[in-house]
Amino acid sequence: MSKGKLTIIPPGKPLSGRAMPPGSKSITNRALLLAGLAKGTSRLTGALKSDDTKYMADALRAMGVQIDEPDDTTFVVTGSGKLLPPKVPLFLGNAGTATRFLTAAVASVEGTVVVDGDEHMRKRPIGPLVAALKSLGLDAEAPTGCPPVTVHGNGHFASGRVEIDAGLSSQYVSALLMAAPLAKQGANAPVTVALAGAEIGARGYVDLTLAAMETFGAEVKQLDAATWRVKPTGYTAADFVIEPDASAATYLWAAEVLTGGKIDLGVPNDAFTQPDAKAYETIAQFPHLPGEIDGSQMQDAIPTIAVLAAFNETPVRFVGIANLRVKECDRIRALSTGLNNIREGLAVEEGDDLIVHSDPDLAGQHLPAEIDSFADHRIAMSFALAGLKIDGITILDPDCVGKTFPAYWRTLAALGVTYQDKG
Ligand SMILES: O=C(O)C1=C[C@@H](OP(=O)(O)O)[C@@H](O)[C@H](O)C1
Ligand SMILES: C=C(OP(=O)(O)O)C(=O)O
Repeated sequence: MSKGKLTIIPPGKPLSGRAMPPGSKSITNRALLLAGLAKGTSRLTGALKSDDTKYMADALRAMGVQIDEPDDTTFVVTGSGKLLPPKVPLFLGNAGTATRFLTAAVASVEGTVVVDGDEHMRKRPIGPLVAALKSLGLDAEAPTGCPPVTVHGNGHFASGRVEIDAGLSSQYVSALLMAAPLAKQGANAPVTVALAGAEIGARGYVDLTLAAMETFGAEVKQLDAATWRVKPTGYTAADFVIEPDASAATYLWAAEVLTGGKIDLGVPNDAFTQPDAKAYETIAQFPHLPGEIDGSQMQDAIPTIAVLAAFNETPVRFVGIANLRVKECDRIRALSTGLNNIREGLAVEEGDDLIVHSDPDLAGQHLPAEIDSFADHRIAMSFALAGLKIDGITILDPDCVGKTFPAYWRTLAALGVTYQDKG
């Protein structure tokens, strides 16, 4: 059942002004983990405080890491260089990063750790990561192929070569890479992480992982496009400035082009290192978006662009998005459902492609539609964009934006958007 509703009143004017996206979820959860694994005190500034980062921080606290929060965007993390076994299962909500990254990292704990999530996370695949851990001789099991995962650790990650099929999620690769420096120091072999296929979607997230690891003292050598060798150095505490969230920025970029406004994000568009920053070039082409958009390297931006595409001059086919079906919800289905709810025939699924049959005349119409968020922050935030131009768009469960952008509704309000709160 949905919790609450929010109806967006089209502002009827360009949205302009200053609106900062919060800190990057992906980078915050990497930095929290690596700081928690390091010996000493790390100061993470510009961080995201949201459901996903709270789950990561609380899990680390449960394993003996001290984490102080002196203000709304800072974590001060003090680790002992070793995670301790938690007294209870780690509950990570629907935070994919926290769940996947911790599943590999807790193999370095001496004792048993259960990694679990909510009913949505319990449907998101983790089998390939668990199989990779087992292939290294680690003791891990996930009977359903999804969380909960039970890991019995012996105090160190394992050395050797591990192959990982990252077709369903690049997070498996990031998880193995970040756990690799926790192999036994002085062990003969380093850890070699190799992709089972040559290419993965969202490769940019692996680059974020490597950059964060280097900041915390890891030594990684890329052997070829699909293989990395990681030394068993452990991690060293570091101070880390976290950049704003590029996926969150996509809503503001889209709001800008959709309303013809000028929104100052407080950060230049080319200053992001996250993969979703690529979406800017695409969004900037509105209302002449390309006829085919490959989402494989900017997956979290696809809901934003798909809703924008409804107002484009010409139809758009989204390809390379199959793994959107195993995100917080089946995003291909959620997008087609929501768009067709606004007007029947607006979207069609063809296999794992999504075709949006654009209609610039949607703008200015009164088309009452209740949009099911499917408990997915990106579905709620994307369909809010439709409400900037169409009268009658109601978002169900608007609080689900708390996963990565708790101030989303306030941020739009500060730009002049108003709502009718239906409780
Ligand atoms: O590594 C990361 O920080 C992320 C990787 C992507 O997921 P997948 O690798 O599961 O596609 C992305 O969708 C997610 O929001 C964040
Ligand atoms: C897919 C997402 O999150 P995660 O996999 O980290 O839960 C997202 O934020 O869009």
